[in-house]
Amino acid sequence: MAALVELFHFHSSPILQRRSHVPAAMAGSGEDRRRRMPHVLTVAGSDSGAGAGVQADIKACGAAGAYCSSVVTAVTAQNTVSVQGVHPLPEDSVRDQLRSVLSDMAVDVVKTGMLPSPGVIKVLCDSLREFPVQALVVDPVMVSTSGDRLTSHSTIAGYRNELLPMADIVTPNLKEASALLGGMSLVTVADMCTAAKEIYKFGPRNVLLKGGDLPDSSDAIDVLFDGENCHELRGLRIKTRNTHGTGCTLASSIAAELAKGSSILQAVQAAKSYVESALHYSKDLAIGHGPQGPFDHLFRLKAHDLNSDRKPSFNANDLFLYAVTDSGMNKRWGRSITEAVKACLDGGATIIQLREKEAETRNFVEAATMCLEICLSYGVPLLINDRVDVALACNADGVHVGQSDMPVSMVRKLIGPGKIIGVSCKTPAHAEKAWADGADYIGCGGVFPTNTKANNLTVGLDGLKAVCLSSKLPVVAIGGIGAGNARSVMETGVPKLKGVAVVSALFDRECVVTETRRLRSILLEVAAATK
Ligand SMILES: Cc1ncc(COP(=O)(O)OP(=O)(O)O)c(N)n1
Ligand SMILES: Cc1ncsc1CCOP(=O)(O)O
Ligand SMILES: [Mg+2]
Repeated sequence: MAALVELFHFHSSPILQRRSHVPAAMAGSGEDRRRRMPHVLTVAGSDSGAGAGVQADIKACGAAGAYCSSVVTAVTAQNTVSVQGVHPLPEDSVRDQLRSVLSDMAVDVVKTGMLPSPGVIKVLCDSLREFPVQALVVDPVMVSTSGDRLTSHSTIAGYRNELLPMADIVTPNLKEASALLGGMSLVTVADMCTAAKEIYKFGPRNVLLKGGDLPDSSDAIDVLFDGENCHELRGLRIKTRNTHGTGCTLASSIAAELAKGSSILQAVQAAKSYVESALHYSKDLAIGHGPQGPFDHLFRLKAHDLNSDRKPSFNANDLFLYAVTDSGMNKRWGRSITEAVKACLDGGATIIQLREKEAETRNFVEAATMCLEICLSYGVPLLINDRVDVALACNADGVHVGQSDMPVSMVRKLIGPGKIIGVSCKTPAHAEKAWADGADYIGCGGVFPTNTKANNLTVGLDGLKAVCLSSKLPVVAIGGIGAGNARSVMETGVPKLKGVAVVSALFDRECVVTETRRLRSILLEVAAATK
């Protein structure tokens, strides 16, 4: 699986070695205790349409919680149709701007976009030698997303010989990679890995080759070569015309995450999931009449607005021991749903989900109403799997939905702001979207193989960790978890992981109370040891 990668692998650059890294927001000396913000400086061209270039960089960094200063290298006249003009600024002006910012403002990470001449590249490299920063992110802008060439051939040599050796990460798309490699043809993921390795030889510590334009692929596949491994990073291909500025945005978002203290891989994953969400939210946006529109970098402000009137009644610690019922198992062991629910409550379950795939609606509503009474008397929330109608009918505490069930935003509209919504997530992109849509928690799995849910992809402990590290919502792990392996799940110690959700290890057993108690005591032991 693409995510089977080492999470904390970060080859530091010579620039980085010259300045020790304290996450900017935490830095503060005895003399100056003012709050610092992670700071990215973008060195790029201005886009009059504001979908790409400096304008996109500032918005992307702002969305990631970083400050973004700007050195403008060129002024372009462009819109959603094409680039109508490029007016490079004099090298002296670029030098002056760089000096102004770098000499005063404690920049953490420099991100480059359009560098219109070898002279500007030289000015930048000299400035970086004079004012070292923690990391350099190079987006080798050579061709705009609309296909217009933005820089001369002679500049490519400047990238290869001067800038790339100083870069911590370079983020070419297929055309740019091909241009850097003298026209190499790139049509498969294997070609991309070969190209990334070749570009690595120019000196950058990491190469992220973006495969968005790869033919015949339903996924958006990027490859990250870190000098040792070529990681395939898969994302969703969002169908939209509003993709102008995705390259600038991705690179700026990576820079912002690095400025916040992330490793390269964490930064790339967070940036990819941010871009994916932004594209998704902006897919119907109508700005301009051309074939390629911009997207809304600040969509989270709206997502937040939509959910800001909510007073969630949900306590994330309730996810500690999450019991999920199964009608087939209850039938096999001759129990009613209510008996099963009462038994796991007696054993110490902290939240219950009724997952009754075969129940008829009338029976389901009736059973859910009785279970709700029981759960109320234990002070434990009761959620309904999939069935928003059943949750509404019995006034349950919430609903759990998966990626192919009703969308979270719709569920929220139906069940209102005070109810709990859980959503199944397998990737950081799912987790980002769950948060933006107004979910309360994430169920991540199957962590281990299970017979309880057919055709369910296993994400493993690595997949669980990746989701937890990127998630803003609390997470419960699910899938193949029981007394034998719950410890290994909770000992991952990842932030946001609040507990385990279990079906067969509780309900496909003779005594539900005993099994729930056994699991609970294991979870309590891990919690006590990691306090
Ligand atoms: C806590 C929790 N996490 C994940 C799931 C799976 O939900 P979904 O992907 O919708 O699959 P089904 O359960 O509907 O088969 C869950 N139920 N609970
Ligand atoms: C519902 C669900 N979602 C992901 S795995 C899974 C099944 C979990 O069941 P079990 O705990 O028996 O493995
Ligand atoms: Mg479902």
